[in-house]
Amino acid sequence: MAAIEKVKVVVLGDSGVGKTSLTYLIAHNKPILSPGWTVGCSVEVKLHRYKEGTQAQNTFFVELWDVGGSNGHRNTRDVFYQPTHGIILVHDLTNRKSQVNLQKWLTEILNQDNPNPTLQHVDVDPEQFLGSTQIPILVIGTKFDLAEEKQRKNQYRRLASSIAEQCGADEIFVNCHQARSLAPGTSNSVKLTRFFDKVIERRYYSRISPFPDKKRIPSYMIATSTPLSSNKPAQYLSPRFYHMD
Ligand SMILES: Nc1nc2c(ncn2[C@@H]2O[C@H](COP(=O)(O)OP(=O)(O)OP(=O)(O)O)[C@@H](O)[C@H]2O)c(=O)[nH]1
Repeated sequence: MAAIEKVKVVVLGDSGVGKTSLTYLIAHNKPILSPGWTVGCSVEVKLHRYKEGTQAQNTFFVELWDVGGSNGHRNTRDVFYQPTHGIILVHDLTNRKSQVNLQKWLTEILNQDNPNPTLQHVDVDPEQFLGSTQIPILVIGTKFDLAEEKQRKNQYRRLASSIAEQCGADEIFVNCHQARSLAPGTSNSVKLTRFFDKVIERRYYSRISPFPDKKRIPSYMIATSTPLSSNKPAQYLSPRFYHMD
């Protein structure tokens, strides 16, 4: 049996927006009971059927790299960014600042190889970013359950983020505590599937390579009981990664 190919999607956003809850929901189709604070990075793996139902149908592993959002780890995070085949930008729908900060997250991942650290603080034009890398992006707003409540009280006029608009990216809103947020057949699930298909297409069926595989993560930073290149079905993988400071 041929080895199953994989793509790597980096999940970015402020600390506490729900990245761990979201990646768990995507990978296991059920909510996580008590997400821990992510130190460094943790990885979930999802088995994805590319272009399901068509002649081009194929199976891929999608690695979801949930990168801890705390400011304290900013200087060491770039080791998790290479290679990157797709980006999920996560914001908390009850926290407007987390939406504004998505621009900074894009800047951080784009400037990872910048030799001049002062440029780390220059904002990135999302359109230029997309034009130069062709890397697929999906924007996800979490805590929709809480936001709906606030909306009812007219505390929010608009939930959609401007960065999704600027990037021409799809955006979905989820309640990470509810499996039906991403249930098959929903528009959220359709957009997520379309995003994964796009990531795989760019990685394996296009000549454009978003990021070359330049940096390797030193093995001392990784603890996992099953190698990610394993052929085992996703449920048998034990893909938790930890960054040892
Ligand atoms: N009500 C509600 N709570 C949520 C939702 N998503 C996440 N949470 C809660 O928000 C808190 C933070 O969630 P995490 O998934 O740990 O957030 P994170 O972005 O991974 O945080 P870091 O590890 O610090 O980067 C937890 O208490 C979650 O249960 C949601 O959709 N609705």
